[in-house]
Amino acid sequence: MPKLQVSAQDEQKAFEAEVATIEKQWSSSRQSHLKRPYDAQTIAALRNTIPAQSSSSSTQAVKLWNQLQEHNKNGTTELTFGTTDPVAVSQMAKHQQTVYVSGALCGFSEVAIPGMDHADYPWDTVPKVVAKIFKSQLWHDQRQKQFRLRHPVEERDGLENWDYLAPIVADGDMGFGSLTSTMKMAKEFVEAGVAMIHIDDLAIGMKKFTIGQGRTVVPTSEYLDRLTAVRMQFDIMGTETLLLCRCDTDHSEFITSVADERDHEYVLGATKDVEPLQKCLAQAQAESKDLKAAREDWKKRASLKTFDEAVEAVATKEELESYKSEILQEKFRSLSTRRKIAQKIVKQEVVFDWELPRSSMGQYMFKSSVKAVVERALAAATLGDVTWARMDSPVWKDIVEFHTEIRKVFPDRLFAFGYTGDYDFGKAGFSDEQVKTLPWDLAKMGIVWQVQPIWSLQGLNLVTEQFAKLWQEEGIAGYLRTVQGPALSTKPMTDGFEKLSYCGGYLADAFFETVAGETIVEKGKALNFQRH
Ligand SMILES: C[C@](O)(C(=O)O)[C@H](CC(=O)O)C(=O)O
Repeated sequence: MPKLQVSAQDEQKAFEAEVATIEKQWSSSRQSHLKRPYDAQTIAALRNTIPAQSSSSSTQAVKLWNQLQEHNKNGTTELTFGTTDPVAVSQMAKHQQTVYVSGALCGFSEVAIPGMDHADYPWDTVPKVVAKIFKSQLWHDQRQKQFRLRHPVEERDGLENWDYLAPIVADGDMGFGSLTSTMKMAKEFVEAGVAMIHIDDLAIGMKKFTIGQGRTVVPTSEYLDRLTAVRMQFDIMGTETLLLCRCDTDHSEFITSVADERDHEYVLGATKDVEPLQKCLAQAQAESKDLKAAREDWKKRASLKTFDEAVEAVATKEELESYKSEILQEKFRSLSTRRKIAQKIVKQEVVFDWELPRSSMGQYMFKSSVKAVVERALAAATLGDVTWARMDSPVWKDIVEFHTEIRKVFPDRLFAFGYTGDYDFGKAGFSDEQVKTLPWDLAKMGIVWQVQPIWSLQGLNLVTEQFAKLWQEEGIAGYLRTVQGPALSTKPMTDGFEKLSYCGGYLADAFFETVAGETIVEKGKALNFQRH
């Protein structure tokens, strides 16, 4: 293999030029809000000698960034929904600015073995779907442009001119493994042309929240490491790709470890002298008792509390006040510091053991709150561009509190919001009137990107089921009446196989004509375009 024909001096010059380019990009209006724990030199040394394949992703990211900034300025919002289908995406482009590729949907429709949204599909599943969708967007963009340019300028205003290149936002879940697999996933997303990905703080292999089996988050430090790994990969590629910091701490019940003292305030411990939960469950199992009931009974006997609640339960009013004021002198206090402060101030012994409630997989029990979510989101903010505090069900008071608290620190923060799963707004106390104006009320808080992630599941299933029934009952007559008829009579005609521009017939012709040496611009008149 030949050696690179570059002298060490030229290599150093190129390196320094790269460093200067990186520093310029980092100080641009698009990126100046970001803070990295590494410097430009480190990144420059991690780059390839030729540019990374990131230009499509960068272009789409800048487009999305500008769209979101514009919404933020105007108090408006982008409303999108999730799909994995390029055909659906081509129609979405007519009414919305972005497209969402949902992990949950990919797990149902894009894998060899489908399953519930446990993020247990191969790590490159979603990037591959993004690649498929982006390529389809490029194809629509190409065939529309070519079709327009076959027409004289004066005729083009009457022709379709959709922005098919709607930036794609995609689900990166928790990064699928170690930091290096998170980086590989981020790389695949960028090469696929994604505009923004979201990364969350859920524990790998423990994503069971959708069916209410208890959500497990990782320590704050691990969440930040994931985001940093993605940011680093983006920087290595020199891409503008946006990072959406999703936080799933709301209503989480477990945390994998207590390695980070920022989480200690929220970890639950037994405040009574009880046997470990696992021992209790093993015994219940041996005696063929109901494990769920045994667990609930243990929780009651253990009188689970956070350490501060345990202090509150035994301290006098004065003791509690001085305990709280000393705790508040620093932002984060570890459990051992809390214990020391309590020992000094509170006469009664504070019984608290967070080992006793640990699960069979070692998780600690966690008591979430809006404050806990705010702290995580604030810690993550400068690594990413947009924030999303995912909720299982919508709680208006919490939504307002979360976004208000973040904006106190980052007044221009952009937010995302997911109308996750099957939100029951009525049950959550929303009036019909509130639901009607919800997207635009959320927009006023800076929630500039809103998504119904699983439309394909509920929406397409509904339409398909209805049509399947009709098809059996009425056959082709039902199809003509409910599908083909309306599709052909809509002005402009709804896209379908008959519409040659949409199907790429003219584009294919253009390829043939070009190979044959023909000029293909402004030839519209020569062809039969009346169908459009
Ligand atoms: C957005 C989401 O990650 C998805 O995979 O689409 C899910 C969707 C859902 O559960 O409805 C989510 O975690 O919100």
